[in-house]
Amino acid sequence: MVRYRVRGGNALRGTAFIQGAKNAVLPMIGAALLAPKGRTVLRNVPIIEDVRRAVELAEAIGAYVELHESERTLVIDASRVNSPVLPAEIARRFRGSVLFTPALLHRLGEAVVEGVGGCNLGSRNLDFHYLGYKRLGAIVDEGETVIHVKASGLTGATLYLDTPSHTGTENLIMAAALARGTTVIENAALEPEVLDVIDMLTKMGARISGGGTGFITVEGVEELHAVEHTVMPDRLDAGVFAMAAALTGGEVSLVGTGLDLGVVRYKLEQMGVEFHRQGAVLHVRCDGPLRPINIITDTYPGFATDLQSPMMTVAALAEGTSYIHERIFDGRFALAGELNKMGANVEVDGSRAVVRGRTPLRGAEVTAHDLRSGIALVLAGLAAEGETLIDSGYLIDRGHAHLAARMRALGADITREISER
Ligand SMILES: CC(=O)N[C@H]1[C@@H](OP(=O)(O)OP(=O)(O)OC[C@H]2O[C@@H](n3ccc(=O)[nH]c3=O)[C@H](O)[C@@H]2O)O[C@H](CO)[C@@H](O)[C@@H]1O
Ligand SMILES: C=C(OP(=O)(O)O)C(=O)O
Repeated sequence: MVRYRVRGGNALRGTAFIQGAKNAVLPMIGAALLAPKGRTVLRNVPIIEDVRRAVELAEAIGAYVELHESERTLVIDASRVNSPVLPAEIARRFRGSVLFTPALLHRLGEAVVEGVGGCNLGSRNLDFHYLGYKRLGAIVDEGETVIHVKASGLTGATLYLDTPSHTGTENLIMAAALARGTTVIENAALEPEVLDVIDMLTKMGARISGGGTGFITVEGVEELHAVEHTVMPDRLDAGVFAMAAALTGGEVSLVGTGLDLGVVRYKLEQMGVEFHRQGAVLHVRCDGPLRPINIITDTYPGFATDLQSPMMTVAALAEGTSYIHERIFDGRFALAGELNKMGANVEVDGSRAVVRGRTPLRGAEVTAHDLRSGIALVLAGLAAEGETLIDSGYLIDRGHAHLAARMRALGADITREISER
């Protein structure tokens, strides 16, 4: 068991190195498996548990993978992919496992999905993925626990997503990339990570247009080839470090190429946090009291649901009442109870939360219910009086690389411990 121990009170100061994006690297590993020969090289890979699981899963289906941790580089040779089974014991540990299906369909004509994991956030349906595969000509047999998808070649079609699913869009683009003819995906996701995946697929030889417009057209090609690609920076990791600077009254320079925090920056600015860009470096500082805020989560370019929990912690430290409306997931407020144990005053009513600040936070033993509630509790610990112990640290490690070391470099008192239980 991994847990984090945080002693609050230190203002964070210095330079934070932002990792590569979890939600871009996972579909890119799935994309690398589409190339039947050669070696794909991915750079700026975050060394997180989800990447380790993706490596294990790729190896389980026959790929050869090298993870060079200190170089943050992955080398993937998918020429020997030979098993269509995504085994439950690996696939159920992360959401990104769902992104292996298109490669298996194209390379082996079938995929056996024994389970898909990911954060526990309420309903997390996959119907758009499977309905999309069916429209492209696949046969989908949805058993109680195992899903079997078969296809002897896919054919382009017009697909419509009821909501712009992030991994759904990525999967259907990958499925369409090697299908016969043209596929149109309407109401496609606009997230920057999706665009980065489209960039990589385009380098591989895919013909994709309309990325970022919501209407994506894919002209199927015969084959895709192995390429080198650098993963974009993780805007969620960057947002967390900006918030850590803000709620400790510190000053941090965020280093990560082309970083754009979008609406998160504007919301933090409304709260009194100052941002200043100097070329590729974004400086964040806060030395006054934080003002309350209203946020409504939405798909890009709206406020990212993955930063809703960390923002709840910031709101608990603001002078006044903040309002949060969660519109993407129906079970993403598990943090509230844990924050309240630390002295916060958060009231949840369905998809809305009211955060009454500022209440002094005090250290406590708290539970991370998912990745983002985990990192939100680390943030709370940084601002709390005394010591905070956060279990299970594995969930935090799913998405943040070398978190304790990176925060200690900024002056935080935080350790990552392996406990017996
Ligand atoms: C690995 C990865 O990239 N994970 C991200 C991805 O998850 P993920 O791709 O799973 O999230 P989606 O965008 O698919 O899901 C958003 C919402 O749409 C619903 N839905 C989705 C697909 C579907 O077939 N049917 C359906 O009803 C879900 O139940 C959920 O309520 O986007 C989420 C929303 O930005 C982020 O929180 C996750 O960090
Ligand atoms: C919900 C998240 O991840 P996943 O989709 O991988 O569970 C997240 O990153 O906050």
